[in-house]
Amino acid sequence: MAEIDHCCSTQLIDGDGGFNVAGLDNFMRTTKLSNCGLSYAVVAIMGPQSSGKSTLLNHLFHTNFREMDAYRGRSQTTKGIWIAHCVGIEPFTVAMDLEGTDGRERGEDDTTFEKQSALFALAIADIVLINMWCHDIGREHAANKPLLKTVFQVMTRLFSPRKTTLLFVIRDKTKTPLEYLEPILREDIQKIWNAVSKPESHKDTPLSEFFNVEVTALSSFEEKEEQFKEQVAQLRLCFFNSISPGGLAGDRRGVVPASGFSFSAQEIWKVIKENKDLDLPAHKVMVATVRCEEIANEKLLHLSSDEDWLALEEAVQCGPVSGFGRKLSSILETYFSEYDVEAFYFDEGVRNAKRKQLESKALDFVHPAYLNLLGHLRFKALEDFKSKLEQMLNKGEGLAASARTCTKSCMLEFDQGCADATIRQANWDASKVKEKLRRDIDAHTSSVRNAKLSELMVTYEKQLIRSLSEPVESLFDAAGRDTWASIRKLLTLETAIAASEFSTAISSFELDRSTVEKMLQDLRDYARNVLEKKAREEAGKVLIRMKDRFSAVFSHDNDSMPRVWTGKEDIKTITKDACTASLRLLSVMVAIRLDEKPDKIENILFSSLMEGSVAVASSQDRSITTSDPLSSSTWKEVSPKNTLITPVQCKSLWRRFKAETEYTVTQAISAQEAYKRSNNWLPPPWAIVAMVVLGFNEFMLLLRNPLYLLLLFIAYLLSKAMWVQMDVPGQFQHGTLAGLISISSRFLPTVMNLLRRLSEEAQGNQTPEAPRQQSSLAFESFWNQNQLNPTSSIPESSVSSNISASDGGIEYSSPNLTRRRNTKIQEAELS
Ligand SMILES: Nc1nc2c(ncn2[C@@H]2O[C@H](COP(=O)(O)OP(=O)(O)OP(=O)(O)O)[C@@H](O)[C@H]2O)c(=O)[nH]1
Repeated sequence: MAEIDHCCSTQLIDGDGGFNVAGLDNFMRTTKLSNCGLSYAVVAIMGPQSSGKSTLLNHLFHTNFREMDAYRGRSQTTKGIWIAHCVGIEPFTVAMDLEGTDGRERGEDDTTFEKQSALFALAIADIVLINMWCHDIGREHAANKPLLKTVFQVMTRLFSPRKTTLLFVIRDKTKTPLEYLEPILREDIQKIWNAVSKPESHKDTPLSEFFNVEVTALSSFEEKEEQFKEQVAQLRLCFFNSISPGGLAGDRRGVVPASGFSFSAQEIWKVIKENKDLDLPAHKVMVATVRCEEIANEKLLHLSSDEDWLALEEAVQCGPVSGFGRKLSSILETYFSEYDVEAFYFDEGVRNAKRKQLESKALDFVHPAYLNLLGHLRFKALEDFKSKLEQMLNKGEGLAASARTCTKSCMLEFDQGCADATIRQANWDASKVKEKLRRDIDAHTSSVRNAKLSELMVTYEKQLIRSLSEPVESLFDAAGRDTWASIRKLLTLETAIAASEFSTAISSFELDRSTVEKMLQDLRDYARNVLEKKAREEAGKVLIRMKDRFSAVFSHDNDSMPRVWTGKEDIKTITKDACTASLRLLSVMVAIRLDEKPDKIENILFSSLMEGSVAVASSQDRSITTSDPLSSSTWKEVSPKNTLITPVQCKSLWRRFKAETEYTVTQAISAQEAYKRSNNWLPPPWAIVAMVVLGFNEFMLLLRNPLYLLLLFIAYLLSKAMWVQMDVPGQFQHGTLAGLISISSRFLPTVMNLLRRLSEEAQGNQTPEAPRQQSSLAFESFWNQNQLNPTSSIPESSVSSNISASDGGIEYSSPNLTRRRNTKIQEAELS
């Protein structure tokens, strides 16, 4: 178990070779040796056992190494190796007291520890005091000779000379002056050096290359204590500034910085114990490596718990931090500087390499905070871009120009933020984040642009629907030969208008030519689709349209007046015309003809179906020939895409059309026959012949009697007057029953009116009020007649038809009856 003298000295290595790590660490800590850098010196002393080594060190350095009690006999006092801080000497000096050589305690053959401790002292110490008795100088079998041999032999195992100062302290000096003793001693030393077997590389290397040899002599401590103390005090002065040039250890080499002393000593002892050669340069590098790494790790540890850093890291979690780069640089610089100070004395190569590692690790450690900050900057810049762009767009500025302006300002803002976040110690690259920001800005611009373009597109699509749908419907209503030409014209015109307006509207988007072309093409395609869709929709209503067309042609004359079936009309021709018109409408509706390709659909339809239409009038069906061109499901010249009604569907439609219009034709034929019957008021010829044969006698009687003839004439005149007055043919125009009712209601007023007029004419004394009264009566008669009409079974059209008044033939119609009645009164008054 290693001993620790808490007063002054510490056992570094015990007698069994155990290294007192804790003791050394405690020594380093309490004496603050670690802070000394290279400003420290190690002085070791070796020599025979009980030769006064400890006594000398204690007087020389004011240490407290254990000394032998002279009154108890000469025995081993110091076991192993001890160290102590030399009080009052600058620079910091460590005294190392080694176990004495030649000790009887270990026996003559056990020199292992002796060699190990000698090698350790040479590797660690800058100055080695070699304690020797004065009377041993020049003696062949002096006690110090084996010791020197050992020293010189192990020296070669250190690989390179350290220029250790060997200070020979001659104890118990005699009256012989030192001037005489020293050459003899040096000669002895040289002899020993020459005798020592050396490696090939140092065969001819002089002793001076390895050691500075100094000699001093002291009086006996026991016999001339005062002189001894004085001489020691003088010698003590040599240890002040010992490491400065010219000092005792001014030439020393391969010094390990103080902070690495503990580790270095441990490693050296370990190597020595393992009986390996000591490669001091490599050892120095190794110590530097370990120590620099330790220092760097210590700095990293302190950085991670640095209050300023923790505050900065916390702040950056929440948002951008102004002056981030400056603050972080300062924090890092503190620890890097500390490293530089502490690692300053270690091997430069190692130090720099470890410094780089420290920087790299420290930067890696703080980099997430930097990235976090960049993330905040990017987010902020993007949000600013969005709001600024929206504001500019709300002011009515163009998208492309606005996006450019906003991008520029936001990128500048981001760049400034990045510059503020940059630290001196690193060349961090924000370009990826900047690229991401740029991509985000572009994506947002693109999404806004797409939304705006979609809005515009929808607007113009609606405009196209508005401008195409109703006109196209109207054109299909009046379907004829020019329908598709008109539709094409309409499509071209409206598409051109929409495309032109759309081009103007999107000019502020600054789209490339191909995109604009594509959008315009989309708009054109949309217009075409609208038309095609409308055409399909209208094609679905083709049967209704055909029937309407048929009805329009069939029920109206050339002046578009409703047709009255009087029997003079050629129903067959009219039916054919109506069917032709309907078929033409069908031929228009069967295909989309937006590409102006001629086709023969109309001819096919007419040649295949028109004979069938005539058959409607004649109520005859013709069988379909086997080479029927309408038995196909496609038109020859029309693609399926443009087909609205297939040939087969045409045939089916035509069949339904015929069936559904047949009733109309039949009705017309019936109406015509009824009209003929109602107008044929003469009795049948056989009745006339019978009347002539049977009434011949009465007829002759009438002819012979002029009075009967006169009465007959008067009756004829009255009948004729009544016929004209009551407009008998007109009343029967709407059917027999209606005619009879109308005539019966008008008969009595007409007779009364006629009789009154005749009597007035006979009297010949008309009053001035007479014309007015006549007009009034005539109007009342007319009014009474018209009041009956709305309740009669006469169709609505007849209500609005012209009505001849008895007093002047002025036209009236029931919707404006009241107004016209007033007009009538005024006109009658005027007349
Ligand atoms: N003759 C003589 N004796 C001395 C001198 N200095 C010390 N001594 C005596 O030598 C004895 C041993 O002294 P230490 O200082 O313990 O010797 P040491 O070499 O440290 O002994 P170890 O540590 O056991 O090797 C003591 O009794 C001292 O009084 C000296 O200068 N001359």
